[in-house]
Amino acid sequence: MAKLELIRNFCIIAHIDHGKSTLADRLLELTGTVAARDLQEQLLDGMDLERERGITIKSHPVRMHYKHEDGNTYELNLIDTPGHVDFAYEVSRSLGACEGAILLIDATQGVQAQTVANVNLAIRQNLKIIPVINKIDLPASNLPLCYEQMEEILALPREEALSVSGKTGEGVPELLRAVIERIPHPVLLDERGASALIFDSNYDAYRGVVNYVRVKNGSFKRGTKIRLFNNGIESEVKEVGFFGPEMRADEELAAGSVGYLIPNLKSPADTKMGDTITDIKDPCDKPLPGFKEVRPMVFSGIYPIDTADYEQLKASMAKLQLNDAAFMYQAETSAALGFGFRCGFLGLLHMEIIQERLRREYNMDIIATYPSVIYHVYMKSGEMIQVDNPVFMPDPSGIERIEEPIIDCHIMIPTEYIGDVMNLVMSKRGICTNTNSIDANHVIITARLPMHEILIDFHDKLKSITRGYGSMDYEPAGYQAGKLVKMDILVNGEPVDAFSSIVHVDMAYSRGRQLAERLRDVIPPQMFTIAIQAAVGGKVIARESIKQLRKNVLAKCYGGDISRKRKLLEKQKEGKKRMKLIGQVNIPQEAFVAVLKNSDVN
Ligand SMILES: Nc1nc2c(ncn2[C@@H]2O[C@H](COP(=O)(O)OP(=O)(O)OP(=O)(O)O)[C@@H](O)[C@H]2O)c(=O)[nH]1
Repeated sequence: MAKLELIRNFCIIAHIDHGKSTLADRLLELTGTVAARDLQEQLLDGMDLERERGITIKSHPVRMHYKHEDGNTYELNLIDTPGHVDFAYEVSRSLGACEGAILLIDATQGVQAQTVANVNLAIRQNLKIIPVINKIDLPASNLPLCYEQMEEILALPREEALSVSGKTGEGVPELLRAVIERIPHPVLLDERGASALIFDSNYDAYRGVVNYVRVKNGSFKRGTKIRLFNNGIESEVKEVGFFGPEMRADEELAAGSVGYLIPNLKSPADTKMGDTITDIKDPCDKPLPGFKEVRPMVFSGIYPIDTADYEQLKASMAKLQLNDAAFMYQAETSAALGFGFRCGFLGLLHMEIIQERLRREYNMDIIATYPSVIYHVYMKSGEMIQVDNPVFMPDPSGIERIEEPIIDCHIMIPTEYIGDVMNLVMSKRGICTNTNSIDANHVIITARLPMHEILIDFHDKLKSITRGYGSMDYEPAGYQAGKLVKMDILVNGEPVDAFSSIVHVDMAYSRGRQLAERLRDVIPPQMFTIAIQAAVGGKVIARESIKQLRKNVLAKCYGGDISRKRKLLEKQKEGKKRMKLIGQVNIPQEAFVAVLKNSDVN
């Protein structure tokens, strides 16, 4: 049999928590890729952050070898993908490297919002879908409901469904067989010339830029002279190989395969996800169909706590961006925070993850500002200004109108929660445009909401209202005018630009009061009394004050234990380092986070 016929490239797609990583573990075990004793739980979730949160953030390719009943050994390239709405772009990129997809549905939850979104992505890429009902070991599993939803919502025939338990391994051998039998093997392109699609990249401290590629035509070896289509940069291949699951160098990476390629590039910025790599000696004429450019929707400033870390933060961001195409950054300055970066993210979870990664993987001590969407500000002069940072909101006297981004949100919930969810949507300035029953007990509510309103806690609220059974997905739906104003926060009479936000007029009072109260609680008493004020257009709408106090950390230290005293003083010094001196007031890092969290009113 030809080599290509012995290859299967596939991914696992599912709603969050439906068990992709657990199933991937079973596949690794069953194919002997990783011995059971070496198998840490959710092996492919390599980042600490992923293990801790129990979610997959990055796609992870891995190559397995499997001996089928027909006597042949197949090369299976599996790409594990994340499920959260913010990471849909990771999913679509991974799909471009595959011919098939295992679609997992949790037997106790049924079809959820992301299941639908992922199936649509897979269909658009012409992938063969194998529907798989997972977690059948659980007593609460409801197979008849899953079959019905599969047919009704996804239009997939129930006869095609397999049922498995990623936990016990039941049904997994049958699934491997189905992968071989149902997913088509890769085929060569009609076009001439070698081509490989970059579907992901990473920056390795020792080897530099590592591109994750799917070779479509031709082959790549060490020493192959290559060209990147996007920017024409030429380079030489330093190493090729595959993930088993750790990086293993190989002789060549041939058409049909998934693996990694290390080009001899200095800067992480030289490669771009979705780009095509070709062989200079055997060039292809045109690039492979790339990926839809992802555009960030949420913006926030990220600043080093210590200004001396600016250059290091910049270098860390460049590396992080290589690994995460949807993350954007550019330099900016803030009166309160100094030199830093304006960063763009796909959503709030994406933002949190990037901030955490900067802190943990790159050891950066950072402060992030209140997130914002991009506003279109139409001036009386006829000009339109895009504002992604409240600080740059022009003077209200020159503004004709402000438009904000709107999203169409699809919310899937058990019928009993319709009323509560509609109330939630209305409290966020949204309108429900449609309600569709999908079976006796479930509906999909379609709602139109300002993007800004779902930024902070909409998803959390939806989850708590529906006891975890609600799920949502959204897409941008253009812009709409709104009565929006800039709200400033003044600490000790000075506006702190990092706390500014753009709010709807009707919510300004409650939000201003809430912010002032929260800041009062997190900013420690200082040598003098401090006023905290919220103001709109120069008018103060809320005020709180922090009473003067001198914190004597040694007060509790009786006797003369000098080492204990020193420890306390050092601790206090550490505490100081984590503060930002604004005007004459030390504001702790927590204050910047506090203004973000649990905004009940907004
Ligand atoms: N009982 C049971 N639990 C399972 C099974 N598969 C996964 N789980 C559990 O379900 C939870 C989610 O599993 P993961 O494998 O992390 O899910 P995931 O789809 O990879 O999650 P994301 O990557 O964050 O989208 C974990 O607590 C697993 O232990 C199964 O077959 N049976």
